[in-house]
Amino acid sequence: MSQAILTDIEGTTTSLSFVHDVLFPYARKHLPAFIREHQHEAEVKALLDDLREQQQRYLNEGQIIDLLIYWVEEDRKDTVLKSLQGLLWRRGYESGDFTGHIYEDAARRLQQWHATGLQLAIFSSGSVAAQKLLFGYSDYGDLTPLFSHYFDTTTGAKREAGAYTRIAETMHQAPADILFLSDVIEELNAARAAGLQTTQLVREGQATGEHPVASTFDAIQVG
Ligand SMILES: CSCCC(=O)C(=O)COP(=O)(O)O
Ligand SMILES: [Mg+2]
Repeated sequence: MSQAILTDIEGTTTSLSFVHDVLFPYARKHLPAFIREHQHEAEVKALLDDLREQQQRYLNEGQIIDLLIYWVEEDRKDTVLKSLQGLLWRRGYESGDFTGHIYEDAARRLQQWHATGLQLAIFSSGSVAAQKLLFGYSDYGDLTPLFSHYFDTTTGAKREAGAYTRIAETMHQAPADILFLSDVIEELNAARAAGLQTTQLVREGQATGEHPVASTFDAIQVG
């Protein structure tokens, strides 16, 4: 019997197009000015130092901006990029440039599950800060009180079983008591390898047949 639901964001609670047509273009547009203005502030400086260390070479301001924009365009799930995006998007949400897209069925079912006592958590490549912004400024208002935990790639890669084992430990749940929802088969395979239950959301894609399938949150069997 599931005690907890762990959900992906992009392609699961939220449309691919919101991420690719709203968030990523916003990041691309505002990244250069953001880096120029904030590169010497502690939080941003620490991230840029991590980036230089990761690249094993000194990168000047222009090289950093070019590299990050290239990564935005190729949707690189890099922890430094994702952390910077989280900082960047704050301004967009706070100024009302956009709200976080959540499918109506996802918002409604998450609220129902929470009301019945299921523990809810997020696992996304987007940084924890970005996750809290998306649900905090969502189309359905502030949904952050629904979630007990938020996990990003600092916990581990979404396609590796170890991340799901660590998440279950942190949530104080047996892996078998957690239902993981995602649109990406490699993520579902990794979660299943760690012992979690799985359901694939197929809102805009093709089901593979390897996991239970749901086209909306209304079709998810919590058992
Ligand atoms: C929650 S931040 C916006 C989405 C994002 O940047 C991203 O990489 C989404 O990845 P996911 O693991 O949720 O598919
Ligand atoms: Mg996804």
